[in-house]
Amino acid sequence: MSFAETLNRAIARNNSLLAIGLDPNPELLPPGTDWLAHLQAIVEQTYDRACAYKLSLGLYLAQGAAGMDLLTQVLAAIPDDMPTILDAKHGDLNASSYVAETAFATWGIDAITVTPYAGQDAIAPFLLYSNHAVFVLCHTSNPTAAEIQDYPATRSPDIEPLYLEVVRAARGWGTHEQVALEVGTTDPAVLAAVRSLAPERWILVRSLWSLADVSPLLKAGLDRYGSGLLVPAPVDVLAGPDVGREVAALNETIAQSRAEATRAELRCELWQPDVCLLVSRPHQQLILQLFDLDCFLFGNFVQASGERFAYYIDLRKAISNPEVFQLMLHAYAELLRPLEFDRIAGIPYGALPTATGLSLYLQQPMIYPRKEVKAHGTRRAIEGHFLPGETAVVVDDILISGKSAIEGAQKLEAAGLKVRDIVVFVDHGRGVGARLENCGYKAHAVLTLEAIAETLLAAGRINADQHCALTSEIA
Ligand SMILES: O=P(O)(O)OC[C@H]1O[C@H](OP(=O)(O)OP(=O)(O)O)[C@H](O)[C@@H]1O
Ligand SMILES: O=C(O)c1cc(=O)[nH]c(=O)[nH]1
Repeated sequence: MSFAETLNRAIARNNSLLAIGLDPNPELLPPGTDWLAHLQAIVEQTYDRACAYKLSLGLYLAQGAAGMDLLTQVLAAIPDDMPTILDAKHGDLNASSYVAETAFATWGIDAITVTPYAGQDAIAPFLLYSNHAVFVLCHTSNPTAAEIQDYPATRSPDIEPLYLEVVRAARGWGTHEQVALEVGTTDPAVLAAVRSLAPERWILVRSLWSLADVSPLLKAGLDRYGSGLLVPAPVDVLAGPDVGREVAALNETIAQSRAEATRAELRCELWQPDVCLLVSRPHQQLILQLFDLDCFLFGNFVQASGERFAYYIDLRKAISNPEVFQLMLHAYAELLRPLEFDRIAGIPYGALPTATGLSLYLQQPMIYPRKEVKAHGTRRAIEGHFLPGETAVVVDDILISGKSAIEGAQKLEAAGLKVRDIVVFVDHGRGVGARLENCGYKAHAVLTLEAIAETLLAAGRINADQHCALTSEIA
């Protein structure tokens, strides 16, 4: 089960957003006990009142080899259905693969905190473990950190602070299930700014020394479903004599604020005239994941046809996320299964990885028409083996004018193959299906641009202008 699923289940099971720290902090060991007994007792008393456990690697490392033993023993004491977060603030590119393997594969930790300054390269090895997650450090409450994280707003108040740029970058590094954010603050405005830029991400809040008035922070940081936030239990509560009772009281306080925030939010949503909760949106998760990978871009883009649109759909990014790419391949495969064909022909370059994946998944041979014939070697126009008279199904990523798919199909036909069907992930609409039909081909698409636009708007990922950019003049 993925980190996100385990976390969602724990939140629902215990009606809790509390992340409990399990740390051998030398200042906080109650007299007359040892670390293992103390931390095990916290687990026993909070297991049905929390949604996650967080372990600070530095405090275990500080105890040397004994600390490493303690870490594995504490992890063993945590039930499997409770997600674990290793607070490592990892940021060393050279060690990322090894740390990911040890944390995720050896220790069985579910998520890890990382620093953003070594960029996506340093995060990527963690994301290869598709059931695990990273929390990217965006903001801390250390007073001197303002010099860096608030730059250049410290000097030019009109310019956005760096920590918000970190949020933007992190959203491009992976899906919302794999890339979450860590925000240390007691200032609701900071949390609100992060939440408005990242409505779909998990946020791990830090630096709450008291939950006396946690309500404004919850209001600022909860997502639109009243979730999406992990709230730490203050450390003095965990060192106190009655951890279970105090954590239960904290949980109650948070649950109340959460219920109030959710009620307020729901009231607005239910009154929106164009929201129908019963509408089922096929491939909704996949569309949202592609959005989170920045596959839907807004601006002013020249298309292959020379036209200019206010958006660009870049499905090529999906190949770098195996989990999302696999979901795309499954969706393509559903369209291909009922069709009759002997070869799968990918249109270069965008659809070559797709055709390769489908060929392996469906166990059907692949070929491809070259973009340009080389002046050396075999000078083939079509790569791969085929027999004249066989049928090829054309696979492309997107139909805009249809030119690439039609030209590819015609090259295959010129080599003696038959082509009936062209299967794409996105049909841009605006008459391209009819254009293919005029050339004797039938278009099949996993998604229309309209379905993408509706799903993104309903999920709050795009605004009305962006929706309009995607849908205007759709025929
Ligand atoms: O329907 P159309 O107007 O032809 O546009 C769609 C085509 O454009 C893109 O390819 P592009 O030419 O950008 O090349 P690439 O796949 O090699 O990146 C895309 O991969 C489609 O093949
Ligand atoms: O070249 C284009 O027209 C084009 C390609 C692509 O992948 N996405 C898109 O929106 N347009």
